Order: sequence, then C-alpha cells, then structure tokens
Amino acid sequence: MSVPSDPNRLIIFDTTLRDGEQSPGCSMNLQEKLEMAHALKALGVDVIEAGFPIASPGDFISVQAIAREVHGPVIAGLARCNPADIDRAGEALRDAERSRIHVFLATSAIHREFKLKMTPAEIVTRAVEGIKRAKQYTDDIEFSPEDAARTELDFLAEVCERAVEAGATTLNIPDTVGYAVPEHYARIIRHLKTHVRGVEKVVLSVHCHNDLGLAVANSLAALQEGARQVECTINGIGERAGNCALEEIVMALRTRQDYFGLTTGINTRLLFPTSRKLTHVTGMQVQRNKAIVGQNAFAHEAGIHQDGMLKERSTYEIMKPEDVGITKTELVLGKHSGRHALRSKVIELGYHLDDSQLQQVFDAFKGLADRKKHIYDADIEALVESQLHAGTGTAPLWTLEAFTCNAGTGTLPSAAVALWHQNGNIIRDSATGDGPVDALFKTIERITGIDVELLDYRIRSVTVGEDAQGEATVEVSYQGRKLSARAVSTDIIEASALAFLETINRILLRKVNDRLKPTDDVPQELVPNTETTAGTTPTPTA
Ligand SMILES: CC(=O)SCCNC(=O)CCNC(=O)[C@H](O)C(C)(C)COP(=O)(O)OP(=O)(O)OC[C@H]1O[C@@H](n2cnc3c(N)ncnc32)[C@H](O)[C@@H]1OP(=O)(O)O
Ligand SMILES: CC(C)C(=O)C(=O)O
Repeated sequence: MSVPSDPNRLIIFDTTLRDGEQSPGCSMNLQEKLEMAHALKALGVDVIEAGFPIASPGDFISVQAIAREVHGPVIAGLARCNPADIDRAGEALRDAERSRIHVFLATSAIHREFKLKMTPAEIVTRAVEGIKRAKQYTDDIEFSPEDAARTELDFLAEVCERAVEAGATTLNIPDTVGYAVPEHYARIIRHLKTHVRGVEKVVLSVHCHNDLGLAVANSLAALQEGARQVECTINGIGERAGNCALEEIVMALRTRQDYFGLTTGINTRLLFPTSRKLTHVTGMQVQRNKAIVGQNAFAHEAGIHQDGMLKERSTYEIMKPEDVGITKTELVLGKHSGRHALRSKVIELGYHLDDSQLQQVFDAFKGLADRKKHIYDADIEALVESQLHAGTGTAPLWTLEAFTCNAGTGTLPSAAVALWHQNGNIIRDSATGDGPVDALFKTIERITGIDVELLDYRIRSVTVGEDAQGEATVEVSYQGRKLSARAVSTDIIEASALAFLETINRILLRKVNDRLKPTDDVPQELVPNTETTAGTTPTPTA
C-alpha cells in the first residue's frame, strides 16, 4: 500500500486478530477469525492483520483462509526477522488479493541487551535482511522497530532509514509497552520525519499500547505530526492493558474533524455491532463505562443532564448514538433523576398523570431509587399504577411508619407495627397470627380499629433482578363491601402491609365521606388519642 493520494485520509490498520488475540482469553479459532475478518471488512478497515502465521498451525490456516476469502482490505501477517517466520507468512498470504508482510525487530537498548542479545549493528543487518526476504513475497512491507518509544532517537532514525532503503513501504513506530506520553510520542514522530531520508516515500504508522491509558491520546498526537496509519483493535483488546481502541480513535477524529481535519473509511454505524460481535466471539465483555461502545456511553442518569437532553440533546451529547450504531440515547432513571425525566418516561410508558400525581410518583420513585440499584420500566409502571389505583388521591389517614415480623420453625408468628395518623400521632401495636403476614394484617387492624375479612391475597414479582420489586394484591370485605388494593416494594412483606393498609384507608375515607357532614371533623372512633404500645413482640421504631 503506497502513501495515500489524499494527505488527510488515514489508513486504519486493524490488529484485533493479531495483537488483539494476544489478550488473555481472546484467542479465536478459524471460524471466529473468519467471521471477525468479514465484519472488519464491512466496517471499512484498510488493513486486517490476520495473525502471526508461524505461531501455530491454526493461526497459519486462519491467515490463509482470510487471505483467500476476504477481499478489499490488505491482509497482513506478522513475522519476526527470521527466514522461517517470513516464509511462513509469505505462504499464508500467497492467495491474498492484496497482501502485506509485517516484519518486526526490537530496537531499544533493553530489548537488544536482554532479549535479543544483539548489537545495534546486528539489529540493522537483521532488519534489512528480513525486509528484503519479505519483499520476495509482496511489495507491501511494513517494518516495526519494536519498543521504538524507548529506543535512542538517533538509532531509531538509523534503523528506520535502512528499513526504507531495504524496501519497507510502511514504517510503524510502536509504543510496545505503553510508556510514551503524547508530547513525547509526537516528538519521536517529528524527529523521524526530519531525520529519516526517504521518509516521505513511506507511510508513517503508530501502534500504541494502553498501559497508562494513553494509547488513543498518543496515537492522536502522532497523527498531528503526520503519521497516516493508526494501528488499533476493536474494543481496545490486546496484550496487557490492550491497544488503541479503533472505535475511540475513529470517533475522536470524526467528532473533532474541526481540529484534526482527518478522515477514515470507517462506516461508524457499524462500530457498535462490530464491538458486540467481538464480545460474542471472545466472551470478553466491554466495561460499562467504555467510551463509544460501553453500555453507559450514551446513558444519562443525572436529572440536570436529563433535563438538558430532553430540551436539546447537544447539551450533553457530543456524538449521536445512531452514528455509532446504537439505537438511541437512554435516559436511565435512578436516584439522581429529576421530574422532567420521570415525566418523559411516564409518557413513554403510555400514562398521563397530572402534576400532583406525578409528584406522588416522583416521591415514591426517589424512595425506591434510594433502595434499588436498577430502576426498570416495570418499576415505574408499578409505581404509576399504584398511584392511579390509590383511590381519590386524598392523603391517606394512616401511613406505615415501620414494622417488624418474626417467624420461623417453632416460633409463634408475630408482627409489630407503627402507623402514623394524619393528625400527627404514631400508634404502635403488635399481634400474633397464623403466619407473619397474617400477624401483620391483624396488627394493622388492631391499630386502625377496622376489622376486615381477607378474601384474597396474592404476591408476584413484577420486575427482574436480585432487587426485583414484588407486588402484593389484597382483596377484603368490610360490612358487605369488597375492596382491593395493590402495592409494590422490594420487600414483599412491606408491599403486603402497604396494600392491606390501602384497603383500610379507603374504608376510612368512605366513612369520612359518608358521615362527615358538614364539618371537616374526623369521627371520634377514627382519631387515635394517644401514642399506645401493646403486645409482646418488639416495638418497631420509625
Ligand atoms: C510486541 C509484540 O506483540 S510481538 C508479537 C508477540 N506475539 C507472540 O509472541 C505470539 C506468538 N508467539 C509464539 O507463538 C511463539 O512465541 C513463537 C512460535 C513465535 C516462537 O516460539 P519459540 O520459538 O518457542 O520462542 P519463544 O517465544 O520462547 O522466544 C522468542 C524467540 O524469538 C526471538 N525474537 C523475538 N523477537 C524477534 C524478532 N523480531 N526477530 C527475531 N527473533 C526474535 C527471541 O529472542 C527468542 O529467541 P531465542 O529463542 O533465541 O532466545
Ligand atoms: C509487532 C509490534 C508492532 C507490536 O505488536 C508492538 O510493538 O506492540
């Protein structure tokens, strides 16, 4: 591949199938590599580094199959600077429509001395020999001075110049151990641009690792100095902390086109699907807060942000989710959300609440969000439903302050309850029963002075997850009239108490409506006089 005619068109070299595969737990078989290679082609990458053919028979076959099947992108194979590696890569790539052999040899003092045990002169000779041998298979040769970022600048320039003379068409400058910082890395590229004879005839490439979380930043800094190929992987997978993430660099360039002025051939709408495909193939999940493709990348929870988003999405979004293949922005309801977002969700779920109903639901929602990590649509539905079925909307006479239940083998089930009355009194009592719920209902009856016949009692889970909400439905009969109520809570016993108390409140409200005329006084039998405590079970505190 020669230097692109458009000086601002970047070459995207994807190494998901080679360096990405070096990520522990990410090795892929033939079918998986083929599937990913087709996805990368559809995504629009320019070069697919398909593998390291000498590494294993399986990798050889994978590179060969990709070279045969995947047309359009250049297919590259990695080789050390030794004849066997290069010949194996040449063989694997023989049937490729467009092939590249990528030869590498470390140049830093640490690698020369401790790993390769070679002198600088031997390094130069081996690199030149390797490039020349690879040239017998293809004209498209990439040379990488491994650990370039820790190599003496003069020696690096010398090796690069000799590589260009030997026929390399791409000079890749790896930050193999993720040691560089942006200005430092930019300086290396600047130095090579000005000290390597013939550099203008080749493509300068960058290959950054993410050990310090700087792979994308370093790559961007190098691009500003004139590098025109960037090596990257889907989801940033790769050796150790991984490589420069393809989706991040591509979207950084696209979002800040005004700043970088560079383009790529990537169909950004396939970024998310490709990311998901890799996750599926490797089983390696993407962290939720991962840029571009993480589950939270386009999710907003804070009320102030959600309000801004509902008014104008650009207030808090610098990219459109659909541009990376995510269907839509998510306004996640949680403890930091506000009324605007709640109202929007309620409408989306098909409900219409007036301001006071919305306020009630909002209060209940905040209480729920304090207790629950995930608020699902079903949670909101359940809250709205319980609001809509909460009778007239008049403030309830009795409110549950606290309760405890005691049950177990060989224990007499009991409950202790504290109820708050509209007039400000808190009444506590306790009772025993056939089971904890029966004891709870009996205690509520004792406190409120209303005895009902329980006709039906049902509980069910209305949401999913460990912190799912339970819904309790209670049907009672009182003086020949039937009433039912439901309530939801993460605590199913609490939901039961709330539903039961709701039936009692409705009975009392009817009594008030029927009998209180023309004053607002509550009948004496409905007014608790003092704070009382009775029973043998422990008294709950509010
Ligand atoms: C920075 C990078 O990501 S480079 C790519 C790294 N990827 C991989 O290593 C994955 C695939 N690797 C493998 O399957 C194996 O390492 C193989 C098949 C390539 C080699 O296996 P082995 O022959 O058993 O050697 P081993 O991996 O233990 O050691 C590497 C040898 O290659 C030498 N070597 C390392 N890099 C190069 C190079 N660019 N050119 C020539 N020789 C090199 C080392 O000095 C060492 O040589 P030695 O045996 O004389 O000491
Ligand atoms: C082979 C080279 C490019 C490499 O993977 C590295 O240096 O990290």
